[in-house]
Amino acid sequence: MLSVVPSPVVVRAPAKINLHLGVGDLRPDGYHELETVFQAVSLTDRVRLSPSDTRSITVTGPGGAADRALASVPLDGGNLAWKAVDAVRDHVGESHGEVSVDIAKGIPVAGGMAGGSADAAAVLVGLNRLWRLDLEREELATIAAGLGSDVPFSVQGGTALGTGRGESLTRVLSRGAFHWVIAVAAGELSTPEVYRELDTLRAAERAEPLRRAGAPDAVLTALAAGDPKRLAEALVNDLQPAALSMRPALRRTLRAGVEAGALAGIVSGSGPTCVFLCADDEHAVRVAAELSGAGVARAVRTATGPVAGARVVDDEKTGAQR
Ligand SMILES: C[C@](O)(CO)[C@H](O)COP(=O)(O)OP(=O)(O)OC[C@H]1O[C@@H](n2ccc(N)nc2=O)[C@H](O)[C@@H]1O
Ligand SMILES: Nc1ncnc2c1ncn2[C@@H]1O[C@H](COP(=O)(O)OP(=O)(O)OP(=O)(O)O)[C@@H](O)[C@H]1O
Repeated sequence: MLSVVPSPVVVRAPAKINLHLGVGDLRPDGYHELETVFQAVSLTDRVRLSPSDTRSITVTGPGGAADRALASVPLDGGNLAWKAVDAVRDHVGESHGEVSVDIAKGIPVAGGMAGGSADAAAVLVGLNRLWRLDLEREELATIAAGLGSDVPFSVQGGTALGTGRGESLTRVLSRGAFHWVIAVAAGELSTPEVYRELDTLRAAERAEPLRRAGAPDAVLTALAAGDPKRLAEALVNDLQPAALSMRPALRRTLRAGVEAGALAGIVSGSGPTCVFLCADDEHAVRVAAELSGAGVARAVRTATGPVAGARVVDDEKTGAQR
């Protein structure tokens, strides 16, 4: 019998878009009650987990060393991927040794697309394979929820309704593929600060009433029908006024996307990334080209959704013996 040499595991994990983000009141635990519809999209981070004597994290991305957001990502216990290694170890109650975590970022950092959550999800799924843990989906979801509100969805992917603080998921029927243009903004927005800004705006609401998202029925109907035009009309994000208040220039980005011909534009989650829904692939390419020329974003990408959650992609290719 061959000896078992643990080989590196590579996982891809997707970004998310909140198609509907209804934010309720602030709870005593500091979180807001949410009713949100998540869609996983084809912007992904690639996370490689290799057995190692000591823990280390590297982060690379398309912008290289010049990318300030990338340089701001912690490479120690502050990284959500590092916390995810600890969380798995705590859950199984035994040490399986250390790992090197190498993250190739395709998801904008602090952009409102759950980039850190994707990396944490990738670590959960990857260690489950690397350490042969056989953790069930429910166990992974429980560990994920302890790491962050978006992490369970990053594990699950697809399209889902999120309630509670966003961690409690129900799968949603979605037909066909939806086509997006993603406008990556320069700089970051802090998620807790955006939630706080929404509370501040709501406290002053009598002066200027804020629309509340209400129930997600229109989004759910559009998804079930696979109808991008109906989905465009139904997109709503309660955090958008807060993100726009903190970053007024995003209004120009949203306008530019619609002027470029998108069906609709919305701030993604807590921002500052803006996402634009298009009718099909060709339409998305045209809108992306025009939006690039408008000079309102640091980078413009196209993506489709829904896609799968965090998945092992090629541990076979390393050639190690099993
Ligand atoms: C904006 C969204 O991306 C929408 O999906 C999420 O709500 C944010 O999820 P996340 O980044 O995983 O956030 P967490 O790490 O769980 O929480 C960070 C902080 O965001 C705020 N927060 C987050 C989720 C929530 N339902 N209510 C909140 O008020 C809290 O101040 C919390 O301390
Ligand atoms: N693996 C990671 N990748 C990116 N950022 C990380 C990571 N670990 C910790 N961080 C830190 O977390 C903060 C939020 O980054 P992240 O990219 O997760 O934001 P986000 O996409 O806006 O999150 P969300 O949409 O879930 O609110 C940043 O300040 C970043 O430095």
